[in-house]
Amino acid sequence: MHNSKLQLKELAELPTSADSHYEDEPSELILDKMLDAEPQPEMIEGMPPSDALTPADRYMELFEHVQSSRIFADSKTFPDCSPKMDPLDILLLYRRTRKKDDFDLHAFVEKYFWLPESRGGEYVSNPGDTLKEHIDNLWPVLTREPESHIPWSSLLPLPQAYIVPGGRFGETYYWDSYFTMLGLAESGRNDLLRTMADNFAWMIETYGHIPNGNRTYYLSRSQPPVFALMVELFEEDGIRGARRYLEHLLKEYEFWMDGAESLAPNQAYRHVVKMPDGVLLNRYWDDRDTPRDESWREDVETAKLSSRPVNEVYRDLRAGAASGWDYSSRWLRDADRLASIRTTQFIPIDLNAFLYKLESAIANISVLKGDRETEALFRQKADDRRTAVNQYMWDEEEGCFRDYDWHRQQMALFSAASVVPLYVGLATHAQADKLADAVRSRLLTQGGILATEYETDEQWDKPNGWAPLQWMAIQGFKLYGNDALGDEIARSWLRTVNDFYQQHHKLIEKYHISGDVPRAGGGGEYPLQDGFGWTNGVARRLIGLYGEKYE
Ligand SMILES: OC[C@H]1O[C@H](O[C@H]2O[C@H](CO)[C@@H](O)[C@H](O)[C@H]2O)[C@H](O)[C@@H](O)[C@@H]1O
Repeated sequence: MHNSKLQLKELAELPTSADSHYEDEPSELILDKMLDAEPQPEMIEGMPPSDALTPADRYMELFEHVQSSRIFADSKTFPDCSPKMDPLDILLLYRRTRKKDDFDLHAFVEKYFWLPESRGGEYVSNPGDTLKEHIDNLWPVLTREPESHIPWSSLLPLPQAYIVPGGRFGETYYWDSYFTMLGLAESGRNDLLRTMADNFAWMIETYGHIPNGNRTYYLSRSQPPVFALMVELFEEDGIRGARRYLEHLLKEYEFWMDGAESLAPNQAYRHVVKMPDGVLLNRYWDDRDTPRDESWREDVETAKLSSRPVNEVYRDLRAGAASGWDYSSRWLRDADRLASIRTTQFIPIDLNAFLYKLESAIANISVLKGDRETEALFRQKADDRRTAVNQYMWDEEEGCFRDYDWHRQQMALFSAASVVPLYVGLATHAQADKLADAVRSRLLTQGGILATEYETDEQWDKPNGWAPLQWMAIQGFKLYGNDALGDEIARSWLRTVNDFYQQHHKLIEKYHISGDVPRAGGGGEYPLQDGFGWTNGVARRLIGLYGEKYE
């Protein structure tokens, strides 16, 4: 890791090209500063450490100029570019030259940055391959080995090999990885299961949590906490070794519960909300409240459509990205208006179910290690959370779990996230039976289960179906003895993925599953992506369980 010659605060104070003395030649003062500045300590109060600066932090008005000029169709392209020299020097060069009549922003960027490689995009599938062969052949294409880090790039180097989703997503993603690992295990790639889990453990040690992905601009948030499920997968798939991750699970738990001890009822801090009766539940959060680097233009435009303070809108957009459901009517006050987003005011059913799993896993592994005290403590935490989930998020009348809107003190929308309590074993059999009726009548289609029953322009809504939701529904219902529904979802989803594969010779990020024939999913803020890590992972696992005809 490196130190910028000048730190962020100092950089903000440098003159811009609007200062006339700096228009034509660099001031001696600045050059002296650049040359003489000693490496600074990693952290200035209130500032991120220099190696965690995001592209927006580093390039300041150059970043905003590039993002607002739309020189790249995808807002994620520029944040993923690597600088060819010290970012501070690039910024100074920009300030010197941008007012010149012949200044060409695109040419400037191409001169001083390497554009992100599109690795894997050139892969041509063999139309004769079965679905299973296609997925097995893709693992090497989607694998990234640890390699030397380009200085100042937004990519955070990881110590071991990992799988990326594909397309514009050329880095590891936290919750995607769990669903990808299901397929890797089925393909006999236990080596990757181990290296990926070790990478996440390393991130917990290094950053104190698992970031959304291994980019500096993802460090301020996490994603659905599924590390405990990864660890459990080790045991189920015979790799063993869950015990060695206990400290990491405990540290991840601290991240999610930070600040809980000092909250009064009806207060929230970061990820924790203390309910009126004093019980603790969790919400999604991001420590920053600026536009996301990778969706800067989109966020600025969304905030303009809201009458709320822009930093509140940015925070809620970022928290929505942390949820993995970016975006969905789940987080919106008006189901079809993204500007009405209120993610931080919702207590999500899936997040609390995943944290129940984390608490239970810590208790279970503590027993293995003979630590009865920790076991009892975390068993109690899991029990308390289950009681709170039932109190605030179980809708007896409609027979389903729902998010809870803690500002309005009422239940929110029903969605496929409702199956997560089954997947982690939090629900009762009676609840599972009722939920089966709700899922059958409100979410099930011929192609699998919909994300929600509300048709919007967002990607985590009807008409889209997503692989992780299918998997958790299939296994969740089967865990409660409802093989009929689990099998039906599994076969429907496999048919969706295979029919699309037979026609287009690829797997994709999400599918339109409302009609008779599966189509490419749509909606949201970026074009549909091919690849695709978790779709491959879930399909490969299901082929092992159901799919002789796809082998
Ligand atoms: O660039 C916009 C957003 O893209 C990511 O979200 C989507 O892709 C992820 C990778 O497959 C997936 O984990 C997530 O569920 C998708 O909605 C990213 O995670 C966001 O942080 C980012 O802002």
